[in-house]
Amino acid sequence: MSAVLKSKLKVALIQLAGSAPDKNANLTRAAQFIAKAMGAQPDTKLVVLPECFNSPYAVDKFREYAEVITPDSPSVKALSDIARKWKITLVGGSIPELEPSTDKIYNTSVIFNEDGDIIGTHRKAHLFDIDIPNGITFKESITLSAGDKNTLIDEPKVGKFGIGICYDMRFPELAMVNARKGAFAMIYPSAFNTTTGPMHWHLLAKSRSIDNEIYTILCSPARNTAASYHAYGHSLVVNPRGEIIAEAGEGEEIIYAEVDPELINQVRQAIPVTFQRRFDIYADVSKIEV
Ligand SMILES: O=C(O)CCC(=O)C(=O)O
Repeated sequence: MSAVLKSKLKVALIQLAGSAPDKNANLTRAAQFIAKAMGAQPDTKLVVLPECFNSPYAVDKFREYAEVITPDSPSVKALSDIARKWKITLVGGSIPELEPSTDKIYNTSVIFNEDGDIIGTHRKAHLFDIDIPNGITFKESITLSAGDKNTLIDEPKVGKFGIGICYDMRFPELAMVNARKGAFAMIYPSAFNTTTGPMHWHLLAKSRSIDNEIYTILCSPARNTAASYHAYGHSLVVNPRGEIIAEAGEGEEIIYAEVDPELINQVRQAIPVTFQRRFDIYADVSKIEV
């Protein structure tokens, strides 16, 4: 099984300020930052935004900011225009989504091709419900519902990549399934916090890379200490060998990296765990139809 990525790929991660209340201003800011990224690295083909990049990350705000995902909804239209303008594949971070048929709210990533068409959506599958004494308590499930699928995007210009959102990265199965189906990377729009970020952010990204010999791409909001939720920042790209090849600080920043399919092959040849699986003693979860 080889990862489906034909040539080297330039990526940019946009670590925008988190949790600002003005949705339109956040969308404008995303457009400005992506313009800046394209000016700095014009051959960028893949751009990633953070989790909840245009709304506060707060359970009591998700419904207020939620949109039905249609080509005309404000965030979808703005992101589609950006992707078309710059001819990029755009992982549009995530936004609160309203599903009108059930009145449920999801934390959803919408992914666009270079024509601005939606090529996939991922609803956060594992909700962030945790309680760390003297650390952080958060319960997304108070207002959010969980998505019910794994998401593998197959974009001919870019290749195959998997999408998860933040807490999803703690569940290695999504990455495992997508890697075995040919993904060259897992991309997680994320918003870790100042308690679990220092504990696990880098370790999780490296683990997903090493387990699967793929790239792992995490895009966080910048830290905003005026907001109720303090994002960790540190947007990150980890290569298939488990090395950090790009990392942001805590403030607003764009980071750039180059993804190289040859490195995936080299790492898999050198440490061939990808081909040494023992599916006679445990299941190949990528073969399970759901
Ligand atoms: O897993 C964690 O520690 C943080 C997860 C998170 O912040 C999220 O899912 O939004």
